[in-house]
Amino acid sequence: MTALDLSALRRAPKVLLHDHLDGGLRPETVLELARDCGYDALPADTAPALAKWFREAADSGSLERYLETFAHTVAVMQTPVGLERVARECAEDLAADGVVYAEVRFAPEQHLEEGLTLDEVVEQVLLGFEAGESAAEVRGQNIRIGVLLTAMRHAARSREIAELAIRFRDRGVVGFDIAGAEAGNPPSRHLDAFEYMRGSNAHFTIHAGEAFGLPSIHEAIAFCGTDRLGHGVRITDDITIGTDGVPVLGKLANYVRDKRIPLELCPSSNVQTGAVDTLENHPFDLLARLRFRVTVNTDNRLMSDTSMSQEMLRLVETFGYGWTDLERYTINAMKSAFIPFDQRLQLIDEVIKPGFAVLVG
Ligand SMILES: O=c1[nH]cnc2c1ncn2[C@H]1C[C@H](O)[C@@H](CO)O1
Ligand SMILES: [Zn+2]
Repeated sequence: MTALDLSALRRAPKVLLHDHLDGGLRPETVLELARDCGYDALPADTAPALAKWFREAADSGSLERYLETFAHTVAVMQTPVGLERVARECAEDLAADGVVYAEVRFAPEQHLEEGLTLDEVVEQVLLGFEAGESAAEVRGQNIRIGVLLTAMRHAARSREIAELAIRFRDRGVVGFDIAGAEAGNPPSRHLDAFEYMRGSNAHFTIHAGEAFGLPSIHEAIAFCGTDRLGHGVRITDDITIGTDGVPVLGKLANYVRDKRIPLELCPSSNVQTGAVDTLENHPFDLLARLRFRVTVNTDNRLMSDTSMSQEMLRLVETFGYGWTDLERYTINAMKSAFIPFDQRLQLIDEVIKPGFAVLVG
């Protein structure tokens, strides 16, 4: 059995379903792109200082304030060159960390300030991912990236973005999502978009149960028909611990578990936005023990100063997980991906299981 440390974790084949493109830039890249495009509102002028600023500003205990930090990353992702570079580096960074399959999301409507069209924005990002996948392959690091197009839940372009996702479905876009401030913007505001996706036999996930509780999760599932829950961590509001210490599930929690609805849990991000108070109190472990379909995710690597390997390490240190636990969460994620079933199976059988077998020894 290989010792479970960061370097071994980096060698494990990992699957990432919830990662924001505009939340994963390298600090140096933010600085360089800002210089190139004349953006002069960055809060720091060296890479270490900027990295520290993002982490501390995101550590706000509120989703709304956490989201304010994205103004600086989105500002430098307005040109073809900027979008391509950020996507390329994202693929390379994930591959270097041992991620073998990732679904990366971003909101095209936030990248139109310099006159690009929605289609051009998506094209540039896809070009960047392709270039990053090829560069990683040359280094012997194979990664496949599927793109999720996000609509901002406070805005009114979700139907348009869903149509954009379908237009690019055979060119690397594998699904749709809504994100942004959850309170006051329930998923049912965007029913039209979700109906369009369902009518097209296409997949989507919804950020729900992060800054708002059970009503948001209920709407996402019962009214919108979501395939997965972005975070969904507040499902624990529907789980009570009886006097005998045995957890009792309410109707909604039972439904989520029965239907094997995947939870895209993002431990560090959940602590930063105040969805949970500490990692020790994160319900990841409770949900995993109750056999919900839990997955481990980064959400925003820049804001949380994290990686897939680091998120896993934090869970190992907090809850004492071993390789077989991590393999189970990884297979959970691969089963829940939006690519076709046969391709998921192939990655499980040919990449994930053999990769973990080496580590388990
Ligand atoms: O955790 C999140 N919850 C809600 N919205 C989020 C989260 N992380 C990032 N976003 C927003 C900010 C980004 O600009 C947008 C698209 O990636 O999605
Ligand atoms: Zn997110």
